[in-house]
Amino acid sequence: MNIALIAHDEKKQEIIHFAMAYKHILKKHQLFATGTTGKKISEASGLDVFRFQSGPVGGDQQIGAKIAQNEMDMVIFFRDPLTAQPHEPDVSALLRICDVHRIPLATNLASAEIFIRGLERGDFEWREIIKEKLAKKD
Ligand SMILES: O=C(CO)COP(=O)(O)O
Repeated sequence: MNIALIAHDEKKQEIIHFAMAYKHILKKHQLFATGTTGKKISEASGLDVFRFQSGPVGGDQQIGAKIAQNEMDMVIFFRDPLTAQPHEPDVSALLRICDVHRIPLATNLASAEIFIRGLERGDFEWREIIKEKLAKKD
């Protein structure tokens, strides 16, 4: 599964701890992230993470494009709801495109924990079926 990991600055420590705690599960998947989040996660955990641009300069949009192309299976985005973001339109667009394509989206630690356990149990395997179906349509 292709999984996007993103965190606003105030949530970076939280996503690092999350990635380290669930490294044994995450390492079985292809990980993607916005620039700074990806750098910090891979430095702290040793996980292999493909890094897009930093969020404020286009990383959120790059991840959104992967979703539009049906190439992202899950988004874990630890948002900071208490700080204004200069790229708020990009953040909203990313959340919206997840809903458009019914991509599982966790926006805080509590829901991300449920996602990761579901991932381990195979609860998201339906994504593979959908991907195959859409690939055949093309
Ligand atoms: O701003 C972000 C998401 O909106 C995250 O970007 P960085 O991971 O580059 O800090």
